Amino acid sequence: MAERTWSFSQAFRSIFSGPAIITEETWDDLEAALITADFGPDVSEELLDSLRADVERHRVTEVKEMRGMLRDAVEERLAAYDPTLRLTDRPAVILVVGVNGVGKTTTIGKFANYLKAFDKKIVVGAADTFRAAAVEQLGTWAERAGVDIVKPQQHGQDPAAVAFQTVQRAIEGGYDIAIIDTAGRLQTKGGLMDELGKVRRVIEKQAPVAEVLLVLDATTGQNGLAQAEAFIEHAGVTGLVLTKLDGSAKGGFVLAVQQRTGLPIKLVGQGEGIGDLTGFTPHVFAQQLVG
Ligand SMILES: Nc1nc2c(ncn2[C@@H]2O[C@H](COP(=O)(O)OP(=O)(O)OP(=O)(O)O)[C@@H](O)[C@H]2O)c(=O)[nH]1
Repeated sequence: MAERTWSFSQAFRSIFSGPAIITEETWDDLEAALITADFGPDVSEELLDSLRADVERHRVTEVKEMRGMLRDAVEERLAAYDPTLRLTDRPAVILVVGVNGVGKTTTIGKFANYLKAFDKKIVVGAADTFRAAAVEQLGTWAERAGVDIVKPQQHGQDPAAVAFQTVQRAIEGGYDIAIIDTAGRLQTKGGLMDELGKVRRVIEKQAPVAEVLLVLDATTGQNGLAQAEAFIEHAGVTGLVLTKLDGSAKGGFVLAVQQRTGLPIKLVGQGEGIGDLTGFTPHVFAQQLVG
């Protein structure tokens, strides 16, 4: 498997290529590597403590064996959250939210394309009516993915109206999934939540909201999470999408973000191409991360 830039194995490899036997230095290097990979101080400490305890209990002396134990520990923690997307409603309405520039529109394009492979009939809604370019951008992605789109009838139309029309189209046209893009501008908490609340209420007149996906940019790590706090507190988020993992050495953020928010990661974006989005599989991710 190709080496990922976010992979922690780079940092771990220098430990691994050193002495084969665990020394105090191994632990110091491991701690530094965990912090570099943005596992965050809390998760790093927990991982180190439990790993140390396991290493002592099983009288492990080899770095190689310790690496396997670390991989298992990371996988176990990643798997504590259920990454399954709830798409059984017909239509399954998905709201995509997040601060600006994190990759919402791109994610919707990639996600629509991904779902098409499962023979789903999909419509996307351009409820980011604030930025004209955002509507065009979603239009381009919809075309690429070969899915239908509902656009605002005029510039600056109420986002809730576009969301309503999207769901209406989904119901009347027998679509499986409606994915709705929302504005990403940083607003006061009140304004943002009023707008999202209205979008939600209007949708729910016709169909339940199946998923509210919060998109987070992995390159901003813990900072980005602070910016997104209002969404987590008030928007009824059901899952996270991590984007730009290709441009980040911070793969450890994946674990930190789940533990800090208590929310599962459901999708992972690793590039700007239409195929660069995958579901989240703890086993595979732990393997790629730790090596
Ligand atoms: N490398 C990389 N770039 C990405 C990824 N996802 C999105 N991008 C890029 O990030 C930039 C912003 O993406 P958008 O989809 O426009 O972000 P947005 O959240 O919809 O932005 P607003 O509508 O302004 O809130 C674009 O240049 C994308 O190509 C990813 O997984 N990897």
